[in-house]
Amino acid sequence: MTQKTGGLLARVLAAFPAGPNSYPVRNPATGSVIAQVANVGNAQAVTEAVERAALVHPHNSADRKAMLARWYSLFLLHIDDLAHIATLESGKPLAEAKGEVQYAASYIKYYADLEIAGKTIISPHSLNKTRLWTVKQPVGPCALITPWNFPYAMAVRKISPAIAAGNACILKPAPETPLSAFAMKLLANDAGIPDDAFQILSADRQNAVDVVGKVLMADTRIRKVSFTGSTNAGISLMQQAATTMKKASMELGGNAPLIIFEDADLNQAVDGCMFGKFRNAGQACIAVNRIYIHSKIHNEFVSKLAEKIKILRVGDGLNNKTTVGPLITKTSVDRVAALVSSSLESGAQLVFQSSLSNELQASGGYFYPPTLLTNVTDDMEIFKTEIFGPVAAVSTFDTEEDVVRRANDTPFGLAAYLFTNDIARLHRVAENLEAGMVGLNECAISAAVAPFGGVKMSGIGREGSSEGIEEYLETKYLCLAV
Ligand SMILES: NC(=O)c1ccc[n+]([C@@H]2O[C@H](COP(=O)([O-])OP(=O)(O)OC[C@H]3O[C@@H](n4cnc5c(N)ncnc54)[C@H](O)[C@@H]3O)[C@@H](O)[C@H]2O)c1
Ligand SMILES: O=C[C@H](O)CS(=O)(=O)O
Repeated sequence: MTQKTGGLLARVLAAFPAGPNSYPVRNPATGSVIAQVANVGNAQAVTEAVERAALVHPHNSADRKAMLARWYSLFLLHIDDLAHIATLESGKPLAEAKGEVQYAASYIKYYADLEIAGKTIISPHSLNKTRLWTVKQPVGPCALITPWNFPYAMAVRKISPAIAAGNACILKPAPETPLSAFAMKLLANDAGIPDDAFQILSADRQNAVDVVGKVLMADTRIRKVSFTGSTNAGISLMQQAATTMKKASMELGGNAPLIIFEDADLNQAVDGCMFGKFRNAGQACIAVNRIYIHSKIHNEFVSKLAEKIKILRVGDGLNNKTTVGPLITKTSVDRVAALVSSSLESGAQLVFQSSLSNELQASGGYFYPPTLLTNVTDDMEIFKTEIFGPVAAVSTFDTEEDVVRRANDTPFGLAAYLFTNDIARLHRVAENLEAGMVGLNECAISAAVAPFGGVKMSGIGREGSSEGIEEYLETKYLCLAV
């Protein structure tokens, strides 16, 4: 066991030296380099990791549960250090980083406790002198590829079911947030999870694609790929994984509509919108992207929303007054700024935009001010793409039929949200929305016990809940003559 507070980052830097080939990890709140980390750039290193993973003994289920239970305890014991590391490299406010550590830990606990079992099957007449049943077996070594927006939670909701199911895994964390991954691995090893059962290959953007991704996808010993990130990257990984017929889970981009009907509790809807839109500065795959508000309540909603946006505090996530941190990169800031500019040029109205202090402007950080746009139309780019930034974009509607059609008029189908007090409408619209998850009078929907995932171009498979472990298991059918 390591000590309770302090020193985890120092341990990480000592345990994972950059070596001769390295790349810099930056603090998005200042643009300055936090650390140099290993940049895996040769195929041999990836193949060696696969060899080690392929030789890992799965242990028995009770041992795996005990390791996960210890990892869970260590996560919570080190919550302050883990949160600090995530804030340093992802920019999110410390309070949100702590929330993420708790959320990530809840997946470890869930999968430590989950029982894995096959089933017995009643023999049909055609096989009447038999006994039939299934057993669940580990799928085999897993390649896990994760984004920077929730560096712990997105990784842990893959690693913990993979290990609970008896697999070894190789994590390729986002180039922007490898330190969180290394910190998790240190604690996993402290908890008894063998070094080779959870390996990490860190790489810059280019090597991630050209070396790590390519070699992992081409290796027949890797039997499973689980990816969270953009839809384009997911398509490329699916195509590569097909050549070695890997089992694949893809948690991809979204374009979540938030529909607020005229009978909704407006204060509840505004609070839901604030959480769904501004959590992690809008950088969540289930972030509210298109706000559809009934025209009768538009003005009241917009003025209430503007009041809440005005009190957001933009800043360095390490400052405990900050509620909106920086975006992950300068490229992200430029992308969000371009979306807002093109919306305004096409007729959207700027209702409110926070101003960034001189200090923040001079900080070198990647800040974008919280912004509220109205008069947004479906043909604008901002409604067609993931904003991934702190911009609330509002449109109006008049009929249920029209708004459901518009909400579904996207290639994506991850999350959707609706607010209404009409119970029949609530059921009807929830069933008609093309999404893997629907929040009803609620925008905080993520939990380890719930199956997370999308339809259409938002992906394949589910994470969390009992569905989540099936992604890491094979079902073997047994037929015994009696
Ligand atoms: N669904 C999500 O949670 C999520 C997360 C991050 C980004 N995004 C979306 O993607 C946009 C771009 O962000 P990004 O560039 O960080 O996302 P990305 O999809 O390019 O990268 C996410 C992760 O996948 C890795 N990756 C990408 N292509 C790969 C390949 N061919 N082989 C191996 N690894 C590969 C990256 O190194 C990173 O670890 C964002 O603006 C946002 O719209 C969505
Ligand atoms: O970005 C992906 C998910 O939205 C993160 S969470 O599971 O909702 O926290």
